[in-house]
Order: sequence, then structure tokens, then C-alpha cells
Amino acid sequence: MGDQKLRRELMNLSGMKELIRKSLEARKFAYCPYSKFRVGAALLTHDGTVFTGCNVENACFNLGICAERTAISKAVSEGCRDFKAIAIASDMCEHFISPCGGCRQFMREFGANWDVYLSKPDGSYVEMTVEELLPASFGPEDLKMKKVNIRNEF
Ligand SMILES: O=c1ccn([C@H]2C[C@H](O)[C@@H](CO)O2)c(=O)[nH]1
Ligand SMILES: [Zn+2]
Repeated sequence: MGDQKLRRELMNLSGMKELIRKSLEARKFAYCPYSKFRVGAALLTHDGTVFTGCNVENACFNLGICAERTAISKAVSEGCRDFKAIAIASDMCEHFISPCGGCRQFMREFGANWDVYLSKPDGSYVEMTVEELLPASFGPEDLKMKKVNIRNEF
């Protein structure tokens, strides 16, 4: 964990603002006829590519997908997994949008020490890491332990 923290590269201010602008832009494509709660995301990879996403709801309510997961799935399905930052935008002026628990775990799959910008429509934001949003997390490394001998468990 310590090593990962050292490797974290901070982004410059104009880069952050541009990513937030793209998440605000992506929010416009939100398909949210049920909640009417638009969310946009813009995901930056280490090679500089940006994948955007919006929430996509469904008449079968529990099938809806969040903006963050849309963006991450777009990136992974195009061969990109090396994430630097994700910006998230909604229409809430009073609060910074904050990702749901499922999206935090989805982000965590691809590392704990990359940046998440929680924004407001005026472009203001707070910066957090995936680790800060999901402390003491369970990740892919935890599955790499030795297989237990199930017969010895009783
Ligand atoms: O960070 C968030 C929070 C909520 N939503 C979506 C899910 C649902 O479509 C709507 C209301 O919860 O907003 C996101 O996409 N991202
Ligand atoms: Zn979510």
C-alpha cells in the first residue's frame, strides 16, 4: 500500500478542470427517466485517453448502471485499465456528488491510489483517492492467497 501511494502522480490544475468539464458534458447524455438524477463521469487513463460515461437507467429499476461504472466499463472493454483520475458531475449545486458503494468497489478493482474528483455544476470540486473513499478495502490482491484446504476447516 505504501509503495502504491508513492507512485501516485498528481495532475495539474488545468488537467483537472478539463476532466471535470468533460464529466459535466457527459452528464447531458444521462438516461434517467425514473430518478431524473443526471450523472456524468470522465475517466482519464495514464496514456491521456478520456472515457466518458453517464448513468443509464432501466424500467427494471435494479438494472440501472451508474455513470462511473459506464465509463470504467468502456475503458476496460477497449483495453485500458491504467487509471489516473475520474471526475464525477451531477446537477446538485449544494453538494459534491459522491460515488455509491458499488462504484467505489468497482474503482478499487483497478487500484486504490488514483484520484476521484467530486464536483458541482459550477466546476468546483473536492479531490479524494479511491483509498480514501473505500478504506480497508478488499481487492484482487486478496484473492492471490494460498488456497485453503477445505477439509481442514472443521
Ligand atoms: O455517483 C453516482 C450516484 C448516483 N448515480 C445514478 C444512479 C441512478 O441512476 C441515479 C440516482 O441514484 O444516479 C450515478 O450514476 N453515480
Ligand atoms: Zn454507483
